[in-house]
Parts: sequence; structure tokens; C-alpha cells
Amino acid sequence: MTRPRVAVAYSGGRDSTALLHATLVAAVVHGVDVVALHVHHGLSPHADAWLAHCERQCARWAATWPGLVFAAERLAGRPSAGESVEAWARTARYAALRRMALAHGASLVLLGQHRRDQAETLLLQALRGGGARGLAGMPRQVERAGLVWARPWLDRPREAIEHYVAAHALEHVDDDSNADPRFARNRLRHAVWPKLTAAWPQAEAALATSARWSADAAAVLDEVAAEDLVRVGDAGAIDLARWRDLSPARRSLALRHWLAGHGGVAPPQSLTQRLLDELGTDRAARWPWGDLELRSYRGRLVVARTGGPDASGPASGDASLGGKGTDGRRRGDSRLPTRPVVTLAIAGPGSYDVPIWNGALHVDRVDSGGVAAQRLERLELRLREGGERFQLGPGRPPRPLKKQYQAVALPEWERTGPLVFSAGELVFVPGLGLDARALAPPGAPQYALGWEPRAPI
Ligand SMILES: Nc1ncnc2c1ncn2[C@@H]1O[C@H](COP(=O)(O)OP(=O)(O)OP(=O)(O)O)[C@@H](O)[C@H]1O
Repeated sequence: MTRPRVAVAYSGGRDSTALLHATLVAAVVHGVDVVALHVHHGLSPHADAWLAHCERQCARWAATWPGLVFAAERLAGRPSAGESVEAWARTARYAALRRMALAHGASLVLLGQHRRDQAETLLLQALRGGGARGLAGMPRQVERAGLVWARPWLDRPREAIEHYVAAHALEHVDDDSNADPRFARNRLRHAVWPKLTAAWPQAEAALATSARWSADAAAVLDEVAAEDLVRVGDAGAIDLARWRDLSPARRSLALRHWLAGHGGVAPPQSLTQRLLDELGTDRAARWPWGDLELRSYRGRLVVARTGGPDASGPASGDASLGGKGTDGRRRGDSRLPTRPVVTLAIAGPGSYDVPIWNGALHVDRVDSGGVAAQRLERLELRLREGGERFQLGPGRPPRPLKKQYQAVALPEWERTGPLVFSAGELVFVPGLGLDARALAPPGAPQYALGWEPRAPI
């Protein structure tokens, strides 16, 4: 009978070295085999040395723990010009870890994040304006993509791991990119954290506790919304009379969940607010929402595809329609938008959440290869409509987007996220990077852009 096998995501850094060691010790007791998974991002000049270190370490440990095997994957791709390195590395890393875990018959993957990482995550989410779900930080355990991902040390203070490493004289590598101030987490770690803990020595524990409460709160909110939707739902529609009987906060919650269930993504805050403000009466009305349209008709709120065969409700041009839609166009206009358009004003580096697109736009300061700061003052994020042309590099011809996707062999499922325009010109495409025509001259203040889908794990 084959023994069960657990996977440990092993970067060679301090935390995952300690986690792998502790897992090996525990695995003997439980009769479990271990596979150490290492991802070579190909980003750092030290990546080969880290891989070699991990392989050597595992070979040494396998002498004591024969149930240990080592697996590594070198990432073939690279972040595109102007794409956020952090976001690309994260997405590609989890995909590689998943492939390796499945290939080695492991259904559980352990990750080395600890309490300090969780506290930092909460702070970073708060600084992006996150709600309960964001403030919950990283999940302790989650089932995604056919695997269970667990962070067994999420409640452990960082110092406990340092002690473990010292007590067992464990060798580990140090990732020099952890000092790079272009990454938000590093800025928080180096510029803010020491001052924060000097003033609030309990900050790490307190923030991790807040994350835990937020996770509970987010779970309860999900349950309440589901119950309310059973009560006010009516064959896929919302019965507005019953919905109005809910308290204001539950009205908002039920509406957001109902919308997210239809659109597949969280609705923009502006749309939720408009609906809350305008659904007080049974007047027929409609609100554009990307490819969809919301219609209130005869006391029910329905979602329809614009112009689609399932369209129901009042005819376009209904007399009660007025005011501006979420994208600034007048509602009731027969030329209703068929694509979501989100406008973003970028004031500086950071991560800009775009809930309707279920992700965030990362903006990093760079010295070259970026887009001029002033072009980011008003960005438009849109779906691909066909006919867009993109220039992959300086001196290369602009070509249809589809051709460019094929040129870099970007799989269909990675062609997600919005196209980013400035003053009507295509500036950035997730997976391809910055359009070469948008590149700023060297020396000008400029930024790299990156698109990160909401964390899958
Ligand atoms: N290159 C990699 N290969 C395999 N697993 C990785 C890799 N990078 C990160 N991980 C996993 O993700 C966890 C979090 O990584 P992150 O880089 O955010 O934190 P860290 O504190 O630097 O961790 P570590 O000290 O283990 O490198 C790691 O503990 C490890 O389990």
C-alpha cells in the first residue's frame, strides 16, 4: 500500500526550511512521505544557487528521512515588460506548486507563512481599502484547484520560527529581493513595521487576531447573505418588496452577493450605491453593468444580457430612465454600453483594487521601461472588443492583439483582466505588458503596471 504524501512549498528561505524540517519530524510519527517542492522563478541571479542549495539539503535529509523526495520546476515564462514582477511570480508559483504536487500524488500543500506575514497582509489590505474578506488576510486552510493548501504556522510568531532554526542549526538562503523597496510588503516591513512595533509591541498578535475575527465576520456575512437571498430571491430575481423589508446593511449585503452571483465578480461600489439609492420605488428602471443590464420592473430586479434573448422588462428608452449610468453614460440611451468601463486615477505607486474585474492594478516606480506618470492620471479599464492593436517592443510593428497573444503563447485562460487605456490609446495588457508606444523616455518619471487577479489561494 502506498503511503500518503504531503507536499511542502520549500523556497530554501528561513520559514519554509523550518517548516520542511518540522514536517519531516512529524511525518515519521504519522507514517507519511514528504515531497519538497521548489519553484525556480528565473528572476534572481541567485536562483540557480537556491535551487542547488534546496536539492543538496533534501539529499542530506533524505539520508535521515528516506520518505523525502525533492521536486523543482523552472518557470519558463517571464513577466512581460511593465508587468508587476510580484504578481506574475505569485501566480506562476502557485500554478507550478500545483502541477508538482499533483504529479507527486500529494493532495495537501503546506506553506510557510507565519503570524507576522498575516499581520502584514491585514495592514496591506487595509491600506488598499479592503473589506472583511480582505482584512481576513490569508486563509489558514483552503481547498483550491483540487488541492488543500494549509499554513500550519499562521498563528506562530516569527520569533518562534527563528528559535526553531537556531535550535536545529538549519541552513537557509536569504532572498535579496526581500529588501527591494519597490514591493509594498518590503516597504511596510522595513519603513513601517519597526516603528509600529516600537509604539505597539503587541501589534503582530493584535493584527493577527483582527484577521481571525475578520475571517469569521466574512464567513458570517456569507451565511447571512445566503439566507436573505433565499427569502427575497424569486426565480433568479429579487422581490423588491421583500428586499426592502431587510435592514439597510442586510439590503446592501444581499444585493452585493446577488450581483456577484450573476456577474461572477464583485460589483463596483458605485453601482451598489446607485441601486441602494434608487430601488426605493417600484418605478421601472435599468442600470448598465458591463455585459449585463439590471432591470427593475413590476417589483422585481432582474439581470439581463444587453440585447440578449433573455432580455425582459421595459423597452429601451423607458420614460422613467434618467441620470447617469455607472460609466457616466445616460441610462435609457439605446446605445447602452456592452462592456464594463472602469476609470482609475493613479496618484502614485501602490495597488489599486478593481472589484468589478476581480483583481488589482499594481503600479511600481521604475527608472526605465515604464509609462509616463502623467499618462496614468486617468486610465480606462475595458474588456477586449476586437480590433485592438498592440506593440510588443520598440521598433516592432503594432499587431492585432490576438496575434500578439499567440506570439508569446499566452494561453486563453491567462488572457484575463482588463485592457488599460489612456486618452483612448492602449497602454497595458495583462500577460503582454506595456505597449511599446506608451513607453516613457529614460529619465522621465515613470511607472510599471501589473495586473493581479484576486488571490486564488
Ligand atoms: N520559490 C519558492 N518555491 C517553493 N515555495 C515557495 C517559494 N517561494 C515561496 N514559497 C512558499 O510560500 C511561502 C511564503 O513565501 P514568501 O516568499 O511570501 O515568504 P518568506 O517569509 O520569504 O518565506 P521563506 O522564508 O520560506 O522563503 C514560503 O514559506 C514557501 O512555503
